[in-house]
Amino acid sequence: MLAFGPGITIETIVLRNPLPRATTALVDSGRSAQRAEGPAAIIAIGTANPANIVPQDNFADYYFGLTKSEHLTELKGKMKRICQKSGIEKRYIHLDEEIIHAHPEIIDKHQPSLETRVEIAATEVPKLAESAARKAIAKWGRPTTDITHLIFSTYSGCRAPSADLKLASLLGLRPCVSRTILSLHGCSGGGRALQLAKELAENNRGARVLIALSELTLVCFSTPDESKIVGHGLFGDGAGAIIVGAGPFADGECPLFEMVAASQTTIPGTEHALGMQATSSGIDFHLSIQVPMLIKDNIEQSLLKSFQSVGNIDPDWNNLFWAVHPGGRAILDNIEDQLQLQPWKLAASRKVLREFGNMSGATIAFVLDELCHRREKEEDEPRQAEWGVMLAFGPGITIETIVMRNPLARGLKQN
Ligand SMILES: CC(C)(COP(=O)(O)OP(=O)(O)OC[C@H]1O[C@@H](n2cnc3c(N)ncnc32)[C@H](O)[C@@H]1OP(=O)(O)O)[C@@H](O)C(=O)NCCC(=O)NCCSC(=O)CC(=O)O
Repeated sequence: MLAFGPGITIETIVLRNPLPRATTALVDSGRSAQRAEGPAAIIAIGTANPANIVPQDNFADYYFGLTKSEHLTELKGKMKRICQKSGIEKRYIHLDEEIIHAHPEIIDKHQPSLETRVEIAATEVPKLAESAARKAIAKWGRPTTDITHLIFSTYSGCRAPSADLKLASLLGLRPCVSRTILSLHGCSGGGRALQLAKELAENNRGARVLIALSELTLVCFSTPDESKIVGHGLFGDGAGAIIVGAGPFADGECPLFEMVAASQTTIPGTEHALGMQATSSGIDFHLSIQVPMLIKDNIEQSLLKSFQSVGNIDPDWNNLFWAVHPGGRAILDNIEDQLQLQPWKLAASRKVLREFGNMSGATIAFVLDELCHRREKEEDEPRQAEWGVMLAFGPGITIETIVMRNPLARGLKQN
């Protein structure tokens, strides 16, 4: 099969008509030779942020000043209350006064600005991803040309060829690298990309998948509006890159997290609770006030289902390590409360929220990286767990779950 797309990309599949039986054995043996050994693992992680830092206690002044909206005093008061309760200390935001000065349409909701935003994002989103990817590749220690697959997730993707091709060219990946772009998965984009990478790595012996997650709020930045005030108070910019592969591992490759089982669940009837949509003035988003409660009410059931597929693990939630997408302080509080987690279990998620805010799909890379730092510093010793779970939430409401194992904790006693 041959198909052609933007890039110009050529997709090729060697097909076989299954009816003539003569070659079945040959195909079967070829297929088993294609499979990797053991579950896929995260081998290296890199992160990056834009240079512009905005302290959260200053954000209401910064945002209402930038959007020339100082007269909206009630809304500014609400933004201050949200910022105080957000659990965030600072965020990194690419958009600044200079960009607004050059493109005033960004803060004029009566003028179209989607094109401007897409144009800026087309350069900046892959560029930020490149910084994160170079760090991940350096930690991995193998040449860039050993990357076989690229998965790029962003909510800024509105054109083709897209950020995946641009990143491949910035990094000098081979033209035969198999690229996938995930658009508008929002905060679950990182979880979805990890699940796809797991499938690719386990079914293609020797595959090394580069995941790039790059989010800039520029595409959804807007003047103050009651319905979007929470999003503006929480979202920040950042990029994460994760290299995934399965055994056999090369010398020097060190699996950090094995991805043992992966699943996706949608909370029924919540399509309108969380969403994004392209409009002439950028990507519009909607966050219902119900989101933390909806996640709380459904999380345990969803986790139990994911753990059933693994079998013989004791899902005592306090025996696990946790990599939870910090969508907001209330979401972490609700999960901690519902699962009766010890306070340090979500420490990595809370630290990332505090230092960077919610960077949508990229955030989970920061949380996994923070867990690695804590392990190295043995901050949680003797609390290090062998088994753990990654959780990410996005439009749907979708819950992405990966049951993980710390291969380095073999033999460590669980708490
Ligand atoms: C925003 C918060 C920090 C506020 O903290 P508290 O709830 O403890 O405090 P609070 O109840 O006093 O709320 C402060 C003010 O915020 C308002 N408020 C809270 N949530 C709101 C929402 N979703 N929309 C509009 N207003 C909201 C309250 O009414 C209140 O207004 P007033 O003071 O006027 O009475 C928290 O609620 C939180 O973390 N919410 C989760 C946010 C969320 O949904 N994140 C998911 C992002 S999306 C994601 O991660 C996935 C994706 O993008 O795909």
